[in-house]
Amino acid sequence: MDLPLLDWLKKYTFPLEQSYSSLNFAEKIYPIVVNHLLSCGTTTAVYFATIHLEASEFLAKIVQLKGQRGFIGKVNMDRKDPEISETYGETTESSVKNTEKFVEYVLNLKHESTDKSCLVTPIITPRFAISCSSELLNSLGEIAEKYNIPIQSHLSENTEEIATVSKLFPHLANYTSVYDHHNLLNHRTIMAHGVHLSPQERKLLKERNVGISHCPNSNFTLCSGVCNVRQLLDEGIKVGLGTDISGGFSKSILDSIRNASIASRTIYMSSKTSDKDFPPLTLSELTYLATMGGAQLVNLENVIGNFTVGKEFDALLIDPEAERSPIHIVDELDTIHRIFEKFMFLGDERNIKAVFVKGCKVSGTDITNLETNKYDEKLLAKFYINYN
Ligand SMILES: Nc1nc2[nH]cnc2c(=O)[nH]1
Repeated sequence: MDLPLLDWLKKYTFPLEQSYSSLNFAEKIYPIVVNHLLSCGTTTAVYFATIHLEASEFLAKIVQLKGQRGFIGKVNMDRKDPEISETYGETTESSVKNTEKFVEYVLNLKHESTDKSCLVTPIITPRFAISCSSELLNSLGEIAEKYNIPIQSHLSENTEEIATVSKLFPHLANYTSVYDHHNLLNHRTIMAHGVHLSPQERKLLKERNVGISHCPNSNFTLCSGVCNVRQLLDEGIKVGLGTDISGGFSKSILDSIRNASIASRTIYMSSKTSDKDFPPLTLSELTYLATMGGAQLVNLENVIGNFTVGKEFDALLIDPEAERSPIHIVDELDTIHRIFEKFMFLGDERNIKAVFVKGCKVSGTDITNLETNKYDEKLLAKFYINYN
């Protein structure tokens, strides 16, 4: 938590990621990561693995075995810039070759899966423009097109990063154009952050129908800046929420919801006196970002994201009165709406009794003895309608 993005990557992130050259290390850590995410209610996750083929394949396998919906990216980085990293990286040739191998491995997991329950998809993952050569970015665009698969990267997170990108790609208009120039922007692209986008960049993102993963905890922790989500939404850009572990220190989307709320209030306070203000995100909007917003980013808005009849059942069973619950319910005062709000701002894993993905319980405690009629079903239905 002591350094800005580029120094943080060099000092902490790249050395840690290098540990995943050992499959043993990946086998020890990844199952814990996936378990943690499921227990805090992440039914769909988009992962940046590392540059290592075997470890990335292992992550995909674990996500599949544990029943999570997952978009898994083998990270690509062939530019060993002494300012950023002299040791952690790959050659262009091995990056391209291993990416194709990885994509085929993950697609085969789907084909081999007998019960059709494999919910894992490969995602093309150039780390960011700074760590990739033009040749590599071009090849990654071609692979994404060949296999018709999504793309993710980082965009416009920190001002020093933006300046470095413009030095490396002086002939291109801005950071967003670098990805566009290499055919990496389309409706299946997710860009993390987008904190410092210019109006021209936002226009391009909208035209290409790219989604932004808003990771406010990370943006605060690395002092990257505050993303104006209201402005992105007003301009018709898709936004979902991310944790950006470990740029952000929390693994929970509930934390991301809370930090998104604070970020939007920060923007509001500094915009109030100017010509255009940006009102804070409401609870409904925050709920949307954490559910349908995310579903839109991964192009699954017709499959998951809310409880419309016909969609697949990805859901959390919340017990606001669980043992050691951080929420206190006052029967005389707390409507279902207030209980929901308390959960969103105060709740945690102790309240998440069970997690379902495509109708299967993938995490949680025994729910056979639940008091199912504790909350009036009509109230729950009304509540659901209000939030959709
Ligand atoms: N937050 C964050 N930004 C990045 N930009 C390039 N790599 C990273 C990363 O690992 N985390």
